[in-house]
Amino acid sequence: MSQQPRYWAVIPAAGAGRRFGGPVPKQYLAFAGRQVIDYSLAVFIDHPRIAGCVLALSPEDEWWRETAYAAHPAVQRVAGGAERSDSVAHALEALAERAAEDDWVLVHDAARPCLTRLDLDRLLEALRDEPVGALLAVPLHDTVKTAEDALGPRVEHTLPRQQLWRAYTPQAFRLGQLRQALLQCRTEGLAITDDASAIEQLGLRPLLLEGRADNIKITRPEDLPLARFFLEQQQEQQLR
Ligand SMILES: Nc1ccn([C@@H]2O[C@H](COP(=O)(O)OP(=O)(O)OP(=O)(O)O)[C@@H](O)[C@H]2O)c(=O)n1
Ligand SMILES: C[C@](O)(CO)[C@H](O)COP(=O)(O)O
Repeated sequence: MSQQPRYWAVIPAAGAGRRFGGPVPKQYLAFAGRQVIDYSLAVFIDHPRIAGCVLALSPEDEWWRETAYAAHPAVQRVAGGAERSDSVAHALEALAERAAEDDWVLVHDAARPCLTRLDLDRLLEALRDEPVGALLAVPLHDTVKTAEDALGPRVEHTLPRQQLWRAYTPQAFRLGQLRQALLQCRTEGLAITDDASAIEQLGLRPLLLEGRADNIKITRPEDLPLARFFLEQQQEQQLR
């Protein structure tokens, strides 16, 4: 009888946080008594169905050793790459040495510290009978315009909002398939900003699983106090 697939977390944390600014990458900023990265990791490390975590860090990273999980046995570290997709690919190569091709990999940004246990449980449940893979996402509630660069920021089109979702993380796919998809994108010189895009290039359609809108990515300075507020709300509602 084939072995049940295991579930692994891959945490890309090798970014420089240029849009945020400052000397310290945003994943290492003080956050609710710990650091941003500690919360992004904890939800996986504390989950009984997550077999382990692979963390992609910048080769110049000088902050990781000061974090709460620096010596945690469940966290394997690899060197990140120039782009987020390279960091994920490096983590998958390391994971392939101890995981099965059909194991599930949940890729989650270190810059998203507000993922709740409930949303992670829902994603794991959705994977039970899922043939392709799934990502947490939120339907868009703003109207979206496109603009032709040549015309400057003037409206070109308004997109039909009913079809638009904000892709979040975790994004969950089979280890073997995601490795193959990322390699194909790299070979074709295709720049991608999330893991689902690589799977889509294989002609597959991942499941969009509606999650909490407060699972935000800390990208710009104004995101940090917002994320702190969301975390406090989650703690008050005992969602963590
Ligand atoms: N070469 C990279 C770039 C990004 N990331 C990670 O991917 C996640 C999402 O990326 P983003 O929010 O863009 O982070 P940064 O690249 O640090 O931000 P910026 O683009 O503003 O520099 C973050 O956890 C970041 O650390 C990574 O592991 N390797
Ligand atoms: C993966 C992601 O968080 C999904 O929304 C997003 O694409 C990351 O983009 P970034 O520019 O690397 O932050």
